[in-house]
Amino acid sequence: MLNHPAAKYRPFVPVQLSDRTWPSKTITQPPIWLSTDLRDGNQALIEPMNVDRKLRLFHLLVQIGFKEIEVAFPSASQTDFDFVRHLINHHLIPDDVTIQVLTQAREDLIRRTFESLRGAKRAIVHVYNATSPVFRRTVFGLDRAGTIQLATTAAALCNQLAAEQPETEWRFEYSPETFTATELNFAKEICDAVLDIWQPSPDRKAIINLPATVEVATPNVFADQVEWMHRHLKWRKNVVLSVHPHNDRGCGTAAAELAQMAGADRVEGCLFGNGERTGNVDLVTLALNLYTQGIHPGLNFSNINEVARTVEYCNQLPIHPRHPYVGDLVFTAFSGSHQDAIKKGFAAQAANALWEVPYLPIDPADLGRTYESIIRVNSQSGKGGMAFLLERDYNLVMPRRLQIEFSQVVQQTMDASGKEMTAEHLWQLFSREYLQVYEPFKYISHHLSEDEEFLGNQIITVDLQFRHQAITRIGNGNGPIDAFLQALNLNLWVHSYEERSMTQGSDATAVAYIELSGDCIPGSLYGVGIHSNIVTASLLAVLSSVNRAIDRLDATAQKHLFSQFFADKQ
Ligand SMILES: CC(=O)SCCNC(=O)CCNC(=O)[C@H](O)C(C)(C)COP(=O)(O)OP(=O)(O)OC[C@H]1O[C@@H](n2cnc3c(N)ncnc32)[C@H](O)[C@@H]1OP(=O)(O)O
Ligand SMILES: CC(C)C(=O)C(=O)O
Ligand SMILES: [Mg+2]
Repeated sequence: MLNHPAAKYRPFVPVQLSDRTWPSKTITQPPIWLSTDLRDGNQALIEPMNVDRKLRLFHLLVQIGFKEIEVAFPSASQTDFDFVRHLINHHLIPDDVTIQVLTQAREDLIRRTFESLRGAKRAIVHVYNATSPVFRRTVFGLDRAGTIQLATTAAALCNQLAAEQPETEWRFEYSPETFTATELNFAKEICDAVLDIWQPSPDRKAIINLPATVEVATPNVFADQVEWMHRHLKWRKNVVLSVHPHNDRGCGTAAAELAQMAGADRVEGCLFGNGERTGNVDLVTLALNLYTQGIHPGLNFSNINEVARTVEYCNQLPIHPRHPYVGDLVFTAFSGSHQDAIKKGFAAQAANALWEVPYLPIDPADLGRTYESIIRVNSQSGKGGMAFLLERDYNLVMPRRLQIEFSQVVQQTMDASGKEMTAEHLWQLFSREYLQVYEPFKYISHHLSEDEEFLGNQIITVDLQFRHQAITRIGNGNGPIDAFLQALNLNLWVHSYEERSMTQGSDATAVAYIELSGDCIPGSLYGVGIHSNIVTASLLAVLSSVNRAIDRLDATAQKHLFSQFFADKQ
């Protein structure tokens, strides 16, 4: 078994924290958000952003409502340095926004970082070094004491350089990079040592940021690690405890949420989860998850499509169509039972203050998304979906049994084509099936009069074409439909009848649905008529049903029916 790939890996070490409290906590308020799109997101791009693209993204982040934005790694490149200078020189940082920059714990880089911030009103300097055993051994060649020395030297230099630039209101952040792979007691030791140098106070708190630089365990383990730090950090009261999850195991969102339950006050991440490898935690998902719990995230995604298009432009990376909340397909249901439930949910929603539409965790309208794409019809769809589209786009509210009947027609068409059906396609199919059926009987005109012999009865005189040949029939019944059925004399009876108006006002259009049974109709069959005159709509509906029924008969049965039809009237 030694050749098996699994033999190359070690299980992650659980945290000894039997009295953990986070599992019974709930999130009741948003964290402090820090967008690192312009730093961690940027360093993960095939082509890092130029100043123009960075500016566009910065403005977007401000517009969304971020109050802390990591804008650059100024010592990394002239572009990043110039970008920070541009923001400061052109007074582009709103008064309520604090920019943050990242630097390694190296003297030259820290000096250059402070230089980039000259003249800033407020800034957070974020210093990091990796702390896990592999990094200590392999990257730095340092023992624990040496690693602490690296961090504290950098922390002291920050104090000194900040004092030299007193025009800026400074805050400091320290990250034990690779925290999740670091022994907890060592993570605490190095953070405490840095905080001892910074001496944070209640009105000048330091930020301790715990990164899942690489996500190496299940989110509950991360939560345990965060709770352990939350309970053991020496300066906890004067510390903003931040987390910085990455998404290597696909659990970045869960990790960030559990970490907040475990004591984290702040979350660093990127829009739509851009960032190194599988990305940083997705701040949009985190924020909108809060929305669905009745908590305002303090960020504005009321036009999420605009945010998505700008981010795609700046990052030059597409957003997946199934990405939570924003993906093109996430508010779309193709499958029949989902569509049915959504349709019913929408109908019930009107009277409801709380959002309770099945399969839609959030109201798309809250994100500036429309209801148009919610239901789309393909071979996985049922009657609910096509009924929803025809009602939404054509005001056609079908009786339930007609939905079932028509969905079989839709299904056959779809099985043959294998393609999605738009509302327009459905309408064309519906028209062909129910409205444009003029053979063998075509309606031309009718006249109604009262029956003087039988009070309340009506006499109908109806002009038709039978296979293009003009005929006139007269019938007598207790209403126009009954009279018309008598006139046709095909031994038909009405199974169900419904009429509705499709439009309002003086030019209103009515739709009549009639379900007929009879000698020539085994079971029952629908017919539909649309006309501004409701009687005409009903007669059209009768002929629609009759013609559809005749079309289903074989030639012998048709011949028999027609000879009977004409013989009776001879
Ligand atoms: C998890 C994260 O996202 S961390 C942020 C990572 N982001 C980036 O690296 C993007 C920007 N970085 C850069 O442009 C470059 O790395 C620079 C300009 C910062 C530094 O470049 P260079 O000086 O050429 O160093 P390089 O990138 O090769 O870094 C390796 C050196 O830095 C040291 N180093 C790495 N991280 C740190 C740290 N946090 N603190 C102190 N030293 C560090 C390494 O030990 C190594 O030292 P050595 O050359 O003595 O062996
Ligand atoms: C610099 C740190 C915070 C980082 O990006 C990481 O560890 O992922
Ligand atoms: Mg990172």
